[in-house]
Amino acid sequence: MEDLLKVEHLNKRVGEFCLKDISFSLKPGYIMGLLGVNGAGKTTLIHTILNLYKKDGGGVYVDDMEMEEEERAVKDKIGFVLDENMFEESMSVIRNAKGFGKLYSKFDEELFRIFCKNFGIPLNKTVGSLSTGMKVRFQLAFALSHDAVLFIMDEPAAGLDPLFRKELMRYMQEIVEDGTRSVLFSTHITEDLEKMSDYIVLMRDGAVFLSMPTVDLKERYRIVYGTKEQIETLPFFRVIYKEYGEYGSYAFLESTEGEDYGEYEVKEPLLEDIMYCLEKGGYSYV
Ligand SMILES: Nc1ncnc2c1ncn2[C@@H]1O[C@H](COP(=O)(O)OP(=O)(O)OP(=O)(O)O)[C@@H](O)[C@H]1O
Repeated sequence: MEDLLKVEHLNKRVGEFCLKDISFSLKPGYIMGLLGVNGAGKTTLIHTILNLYKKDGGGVYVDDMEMEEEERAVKDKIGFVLDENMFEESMSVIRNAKGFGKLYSKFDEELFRIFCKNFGIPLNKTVGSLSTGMKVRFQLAFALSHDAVLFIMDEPAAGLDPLFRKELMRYMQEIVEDGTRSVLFSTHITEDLEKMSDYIVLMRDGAVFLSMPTVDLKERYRIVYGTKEQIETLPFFRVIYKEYGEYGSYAFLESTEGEDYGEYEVKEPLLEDIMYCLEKGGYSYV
């Protein structure tokens, strides 16, 4: 199966910040989550992939077409939801859709109207007067109305109420269901990634720290509980981070296949635990 999105050795400097040699790929039919603490570079990466920022080096390929070389054809295939509004704030929802729809070869106004009805978006309100969550809904309705195959979303769930957040997750699953389309989305809501993502790209300080299937990432680490004394005597485990508490202590470690943890209580970490412990542990031993 060919990659739908391929990012190769991407470099970009924005002020003092640099994206450093970013590479990863995504096949059709999958959801990829972009994770990283504040300032890790997720938005900068998304903007560079979308050619909103001109890259300094490397390549972005969608369906084997290079973004800068065939920008029009590549953008035709991408539906985006960004935390920054790219539309004309002073114009109504429907005028925006009609206007920006002209940039896409397969924009379907009827379909857009149907999504707006389903999402409760008033067609004649100006985009600037929509609430944060409504702007996300509007962008999603537009993204779904021009036959895109790659959906790129920057923290789409951030301003959504819990009901629509759940609906958004359902839409993401529907998007990838027939195996021809993919979603790349950034979020701080690790619970969503836990449920939804097939792959995780974990960014740190402008670089890709980890890129792997979500199940493998969770398999890679374990949390071992015990008393302080027990945790301190874990010589055979590859401990990345330890935390001692009044009511119990734990160690976060890289697991090895078939490891026997004896009488220790062990659990598979949540993505939230993985992020927290890697961050606190200084990303050592990996
Ligand atoms: N236009 C800009 N000029 C200068 N520095 C910038 C610019 N845009 C972003 N940066 C810097 O680049 C770094 C990465 O920011 P970015 O928004 O990509 O991170 P992020 O992972 O999306 O963070 P968050 O989770 O907070 O949204 C930050 O240190 C930010 O201050």
